[in-house]
Amino acid sequence: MITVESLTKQYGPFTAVDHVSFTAATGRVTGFLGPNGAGKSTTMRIMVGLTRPTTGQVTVSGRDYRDLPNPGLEVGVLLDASAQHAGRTGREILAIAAQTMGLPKSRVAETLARVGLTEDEAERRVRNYSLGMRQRLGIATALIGDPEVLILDEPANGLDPAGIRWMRDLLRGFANDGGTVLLSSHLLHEIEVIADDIVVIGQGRIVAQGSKTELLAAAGTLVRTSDDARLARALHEAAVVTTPIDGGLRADADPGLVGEVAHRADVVVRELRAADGAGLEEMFLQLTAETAREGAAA
Ligand SMILES: Nc1ncnc2c1ncn2[C@@H]1O[C@H](COP(=O)(O)OP(=O)(O)OP(=O)(O)O)[C@@H](O)[C@H]1O
Repeated sequence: MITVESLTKQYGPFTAVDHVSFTAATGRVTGFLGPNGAGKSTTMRIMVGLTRPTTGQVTVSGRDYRDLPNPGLEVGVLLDASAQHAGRTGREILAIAAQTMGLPKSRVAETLARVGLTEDEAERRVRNYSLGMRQRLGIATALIGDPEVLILDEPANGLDPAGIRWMRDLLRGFANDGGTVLLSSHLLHEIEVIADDIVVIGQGRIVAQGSKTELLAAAGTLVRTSDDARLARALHEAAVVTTPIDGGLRADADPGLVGEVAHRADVVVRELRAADGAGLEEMFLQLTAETAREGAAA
């Protein structure tokens, strides 16, 4: 379990992380979602003792990361997959990690197999690795100490669709075995397919958090009808907020209520469904609009 309590980081007058509090629970995959520059990496660097917070604190399994005697055995960390020594082979990098943590050499081959790097790939120098191979090696370094907690910054970066599915299965298995996973991304879809819980950050502040199911339910209902304007009026009278979307409406209510109101208003329903991903994406863009560069430019 990871507990973040009122974490704040200031760089001079600029507040990169602003009173951030959340928990990444045991047995669950928590997605840390936010646009570029929102403060995800800064929060994660503070978690693993690389950056000092201005105020607030983080505990991993109840302790400060810097107090862990052999941190790699308790927390697997991947912050920047491109930061690995380019002149070493994948196998050498894992062998050094194993040695530093006091692990048997056999762990290297086991971990290579676990992340799907072949013997041949393990002998190549990292400078010749593809981005996806670097990510796998980074995840291998995080996993080699068999930790209970994983902290991964943009781990899906550079993975192809099969790689993303592989990572999802790996992290799901890790959480199902009682592990804690915190992973960041600026891509909503990645988080949506992998995470159980989602924490959304924008401009250094937490703007939403909860289980994926709760957040998706809050995303409302998509409806397309014979007369959207009429349905929008009827929903408004029923105190339901609607937003026009491409060829229909998004309503802040569950599909059952929207269907009933449409029936009473005599409009023909052509499509009615939980907004799910589309709703979450809209919510994400709204919640983080102030921080998005595109939003600022507009
Ligand atoms: N050492 C530093 N000095 C000054 N400002 C910094 C420093 N490190 C980070 N920042 C600023 O803090 C803010 C948050 O950066 P951070 O890297 O945490 O964002 P992020 O959410 O990880 O973004 P991305 O998705 O682009 O990686 C940014 O505005 C960044 O410029």
